[in-house]
Amino acid sequence: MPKDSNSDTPILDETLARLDIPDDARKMLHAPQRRTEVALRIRHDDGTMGIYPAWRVQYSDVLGPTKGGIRFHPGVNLDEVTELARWMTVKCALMDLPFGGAKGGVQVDPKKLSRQELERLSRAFVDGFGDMLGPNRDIPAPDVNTNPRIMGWMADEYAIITRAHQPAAITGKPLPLGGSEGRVASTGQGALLVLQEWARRQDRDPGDITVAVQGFGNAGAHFAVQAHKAGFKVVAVSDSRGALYSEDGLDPEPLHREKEQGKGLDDVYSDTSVGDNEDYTSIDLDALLGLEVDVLALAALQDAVTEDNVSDINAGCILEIANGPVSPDADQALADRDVTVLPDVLANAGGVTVSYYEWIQGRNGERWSEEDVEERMKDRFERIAPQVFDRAEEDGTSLRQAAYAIAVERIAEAISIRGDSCYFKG
Ligand SMILES: NC(=O)C1=CN([C@@H]2O[C@H](COP(=O)(O)OP(=O)(O)OC[C@H]3O[C@@H](n4cnc5c(N)ncnc54)[C@H](O)[C@@H]3O)[C@@H](O)[C@H]2O)C=CC1
Ligand SMILES: O=C(O)CCC(=O)C(=O)O
Repeated sequence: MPKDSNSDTPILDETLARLDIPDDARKMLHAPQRRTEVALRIRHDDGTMGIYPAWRVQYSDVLGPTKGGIRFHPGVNLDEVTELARWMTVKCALMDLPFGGAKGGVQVDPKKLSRQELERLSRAFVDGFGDMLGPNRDIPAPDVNTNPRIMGWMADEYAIITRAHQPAAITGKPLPLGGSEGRVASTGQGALLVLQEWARRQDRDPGDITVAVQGFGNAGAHFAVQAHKAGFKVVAVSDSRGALYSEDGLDPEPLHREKEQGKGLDDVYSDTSVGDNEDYTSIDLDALLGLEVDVLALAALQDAVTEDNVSDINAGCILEIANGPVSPDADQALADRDVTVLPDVLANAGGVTVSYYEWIQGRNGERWSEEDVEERMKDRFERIAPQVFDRAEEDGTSLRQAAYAIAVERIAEAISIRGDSCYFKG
């Protein structure tokens, strides 16, 4: 877990130094613009009061209104949210989206709350941070343990407190409340587009590429299903409770359906696990990380691979679907062993990209078809991903360094053009 938001930034420091970025931009990129904490109070079903610490960090609005998901997790804290908000800033800049970066977190184990308590908590988040939010200010979305249903409650609460229907205020909503086609699968879809670009440049056929997926949740399961459909050989998947392996490759679709079955109309989370299926060999969670595969897709949480277990990794390529799944030390160790890392700020940017499309639809009262969303997303990834690969080749750097270089240059240019308007005005 990130420890200190201002010192744990080796990749940012390295990029700023290597590119000789002007001092204003250097300072602004190290200083989160606004970090707000609110104690969310809700009434539990048994009449007791629950108080849950919550944060929203708006890291930088240089490129536009701030954008980023909200995480419900017992371990989340201000430093983690700050780090995640910084990564959103880099991600939105890299993807050429008109957004700055933000992130939110509530310290809670949501699976211990009833559906009604969860709804109260989701609405309390919007009540607590309402003054900072808005379609032109800061636009939340889902992250770990939050989903379309929760975004629906939040969007509804925002409409209540502002007395205006504002579908562009929150993205990742259910379709009937102004959500976008394609948003649920978008993070996995974007990761697949990045993997396909890597495979194309390696001149390798997907059928010859084995993939293991850690984290069979929203992002990871959609990635696994789509990667299988695109011809990649998915040999293993895991969630927090179990891991499944099949040397000949497995079909993630029935597993995904099985997981989703636990999600009845009134339930918010699935109760089933990939480990419940008996058709495949069950392996340890850690064993999945050490499999001899071509691609290890990390789609759970940050710091899945650290200096403690990096020597166990036997994959030739790591696809970072989660945010920060490889620690900086491990990143260096992997580079030393010529393991390619497809970095998070590119590989998981499909979610925020389709959130951007949802935001446009919400502002304009439009509804785009699934094909339209997919086409636009494909165009954007086919523009940005090659820029990252080419830049890495030109500069002789890692793909992460190349992605940061492109993003930081965009932000620095905007800071320099804005001049004194970058000074804080409240
Ligand atoms: N949902 C989205 O649109 C986006 C998500 N991300 C990132 O992707 C990652 C996953 O997010 P979601 O899929 O939304 O969350 P999720 O909560 O739907 O899925 C996370 C999955 O990881 C599993 N998991 C947790 N610890 C594990 C472990 N030690 N081993 C194996 N599996 C484990 C959980 O059981 C769950 O299935 C996070 O880092 C998130 O920030 C990034 C961009 C967008
Ligand atoms: O969809 C969004 O706006 C943000 C998604 C997110 O939190 C992320 O990319 O980490």
